Amino acid sequence: MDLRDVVTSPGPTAPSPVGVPSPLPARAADAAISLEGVTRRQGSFALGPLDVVVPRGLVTGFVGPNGAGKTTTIRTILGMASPDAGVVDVLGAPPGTRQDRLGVVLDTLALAPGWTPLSAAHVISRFYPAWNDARMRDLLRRFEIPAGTRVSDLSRGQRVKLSLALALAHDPELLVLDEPTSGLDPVARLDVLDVFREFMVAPTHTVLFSTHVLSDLDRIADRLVVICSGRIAFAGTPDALAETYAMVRGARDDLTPRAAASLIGARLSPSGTFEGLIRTCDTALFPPSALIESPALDEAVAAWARNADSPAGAPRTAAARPGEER
Ligand SMILES: Nc1ncnc2c1ncn2[C@@H]1O[C@H](COP(=O)(O)OP(=O)(O)OP(=O)(O)O)[C@@H](O)[C@H]1O
Repeated sequence: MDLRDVVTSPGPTAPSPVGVPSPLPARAADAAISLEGVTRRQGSFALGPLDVVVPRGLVTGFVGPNGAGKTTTIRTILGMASPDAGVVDVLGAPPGTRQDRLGVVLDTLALAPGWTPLSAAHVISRFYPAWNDARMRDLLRRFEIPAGTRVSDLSRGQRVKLSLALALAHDPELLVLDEPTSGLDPVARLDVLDVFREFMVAPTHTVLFSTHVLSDLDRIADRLVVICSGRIAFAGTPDALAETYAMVRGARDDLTPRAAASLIGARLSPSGTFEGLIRTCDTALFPPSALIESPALDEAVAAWARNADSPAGAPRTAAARPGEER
């Protein structure tokens, strides 16, 4: 049995798990994960070409609308989906070869429903030389997971927390998490974020996590990677996002053709107003009457998503223009 069969295969009754290319620097020595020119087609969906660097020692939040390609990218990083082209590097090796140094939580629970948290820990511990039973029991206590209850009888939130405990008990170097806080109540979510913070005390530890809970990103993400329609729309720090982009709102009649052309994901209202994302360097194209503000992340993601879904296709952004990748 392969470790990935244990941590990724669904139990008998579990559901099946299912821009512009950013000219990032060559694989950075301090990258925990790098993707270069990665593409993958599945059905009508095309991922990439993706160029993504997840720097070591930082928390990177991976966001984008439903169906944007987050899970597909994560599965590619984990070696569960093969790219059609490109190179994926995880902790200096091809995907799937450093599993003992990775902690993984996927968006579907991969444990047999008849297992208990303790029996799941027993099975999974065999794959990890560094497994720490005391740490596992501590996490179960901390997350208030009943250790002897069958997985099928745990609540959704308890199952998510169990997955996290199992991912952390061998003290991995790299955590890759697909929506780790989904299904958690606010208190449990903050508990989980605290555990991430503790994990990040070690300077070599790295977290990549996808989420739709944007407030989690405000709390712990050092960097953001935004994906829309299979392409990277933005990669950089939250500060870089605020410095590089702005939301603009105003009267449609005041829009010059150049100003209109600078809008990313413009939305026009029947009452004659517009809003859209712009690059801050285009601010002067708009009249003083326009309201120009720092973008909230959800507004920016929505604008990139509208832009990606527009007939022009890929996100019109130069998120990773040289000098912006910070
Ligand atoms: N096995 C498959 N065969 C064909 N298409 C697939 C397959 N798996 C996923 N897709 C499609 O690939 C696209 C990307 O899916 P993915 O799960 O990566 O998105 P996501 O960003 O994780 O979405 P969500 O936020 O809803 O979880 C979707 O359009 C999805 O329908």
